[in-house]
Amino acid sequence: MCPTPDQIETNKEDMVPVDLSTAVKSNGTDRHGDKKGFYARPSDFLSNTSNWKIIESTLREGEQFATAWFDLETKIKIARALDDFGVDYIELTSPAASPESRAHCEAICKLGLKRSKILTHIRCHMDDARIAVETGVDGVDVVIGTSSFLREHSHGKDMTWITKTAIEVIEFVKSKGIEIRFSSEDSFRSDLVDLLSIYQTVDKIGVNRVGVADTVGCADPRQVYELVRTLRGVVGCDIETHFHNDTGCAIANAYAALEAGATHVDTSVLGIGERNGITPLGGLIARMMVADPEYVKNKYNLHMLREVENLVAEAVEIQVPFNNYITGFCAFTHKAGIHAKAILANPSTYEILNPADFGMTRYVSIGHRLTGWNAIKSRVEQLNLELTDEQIKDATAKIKALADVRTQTMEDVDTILRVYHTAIQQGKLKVGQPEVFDRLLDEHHASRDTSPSRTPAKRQRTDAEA
Ligand SMILES: CC(=O)SCCNC(=O)CCNC(=O)[C@H](O)C(C)(C)COP(=O)(O)OP(=O)(O)OC[C@H]1O[C@@H](n2cnc3c(N)ncnc32)[C@H](O)[C@@H]1OP(=O)(O)O
Ligand SMILES: O=C(O)CCC(=O)C(=O)O
Ligand SMILES: [Zn+2]
Repeated sequence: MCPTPDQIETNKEDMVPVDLSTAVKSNGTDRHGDKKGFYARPSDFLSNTSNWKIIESTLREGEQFATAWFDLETKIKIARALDDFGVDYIELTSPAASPESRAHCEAICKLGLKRSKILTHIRCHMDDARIAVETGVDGVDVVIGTSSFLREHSHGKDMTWITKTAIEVIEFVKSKGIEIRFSSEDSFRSDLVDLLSIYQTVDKIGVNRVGVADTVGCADPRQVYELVRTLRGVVGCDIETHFHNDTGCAIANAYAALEAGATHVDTSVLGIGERNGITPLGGLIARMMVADPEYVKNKYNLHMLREVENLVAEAVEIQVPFNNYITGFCAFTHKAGIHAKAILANPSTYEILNPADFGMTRYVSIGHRLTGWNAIKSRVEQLNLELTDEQIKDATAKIKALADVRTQTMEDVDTILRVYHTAIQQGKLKVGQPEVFDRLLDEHHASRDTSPSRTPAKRQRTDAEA
């Protein structure tokens, strides 16, 4: 496992590369090990985890994120990037929201995107519907709250009014020859009989999809599974789902919905939306890659994910979180010696996703007190130094001792290894002479004025590309 120099990523400080060609091969064959069936559940006849669509709502739900403000140029960039990524639908803010919202909607419809259909999201109201169908969208997503909270405090309408107006709006939109979806906002706090009854009514008059929305993020995966499975037995149309992340279940709920027969999942890039947002696009992709990698890889341009996320992060002035699915800066960084050894032997040991599938890079962090000789050996090989295993273990003991004082940068580690190697070659050092090595290292630093104590670490990590 000795990478060529061109595999060393140069724009990340303190990183050591590991051989990706081996990683890809092993990941492709045994990533799930013996438990593949446990993840995919292909036998579940209701499950759509191998056949589902994304309704990407960064330009609708995402515009409801606290710091979001998109001008047309930014919306177009995001729409084009999502289209390149391959999302099935892009949902836009209601054209009834403001004159600019309407103009943006019309402009995005005229882009002629390659793959993504354009939807807009409106209230269950004829005025909104009339404006929406004039924008050139491929479909309209209609929503109205059905829980008692929203019936009483949001719009003040009862189920009879909701049903009557929904029918009117749906028939109007259908008459324009475009897609129509009807959704019940706050579905999980709505009366089940009310819900099933209105879904059945709108299904009978020919909606393309009904929508289930966990508007306040209260649902758990079991509740989602039960509601969607029940609904699957009541309607023949597609089932769209929308999950807020207030209690951390947004991805798991989307997955449970697909297992129960839902067909569409609403996402936004980085999960941005009202409050702390909805199912993140990248997180859903990560989850679904485990369920059916081929479906996901064939359908979506996964190498685009980081670009789309960076675009949106910049537009709404946030950082991509350190622990973001797939693209977080440490999503594929392995640190502890036990992990590092196994990862270097076969990345599937500690990775369920292959970074190469997303154009990402694997790193092994080596300059810390939790390191082990196997990780150090990989760096020795990358530096083309000839040391025996016994010598590498000896040098590793020194690195660990120094890392007990402070984390060692990649430069520090390389210096230690080079000084150790030269001393061995010149016969100035033997294994098990830590005091001699200390002196040689001090002499080296003194001659170059590069004592680690005088050279503060720029970053507190020492990773190697793996
Ligand atoms: C859970 C969700 O995220 S749903 C999507 C949320 N999206 C938006 O709100 C889009 C941006 N919103 C807006 O620009 C504005 O709220 C507008 C243009 C839609 C409406 O603005 P206004 O007429 O000034 O009303 P306001 O926002 O104060 O209140 C909402 C109105 O919609 C009504 N309403 C709320 N939800 C619905 C619904 N789903 N269907 C029909 N009417 C609804 C309310 O009764 C209220 O009307 P009223 O005060 O005239 O009785
Ligand atoms: O239209 C929908 O299904 C969802 C609307 C929404 O954003 C929500 O209920 O949180
Ligand atoms: Zn929402």
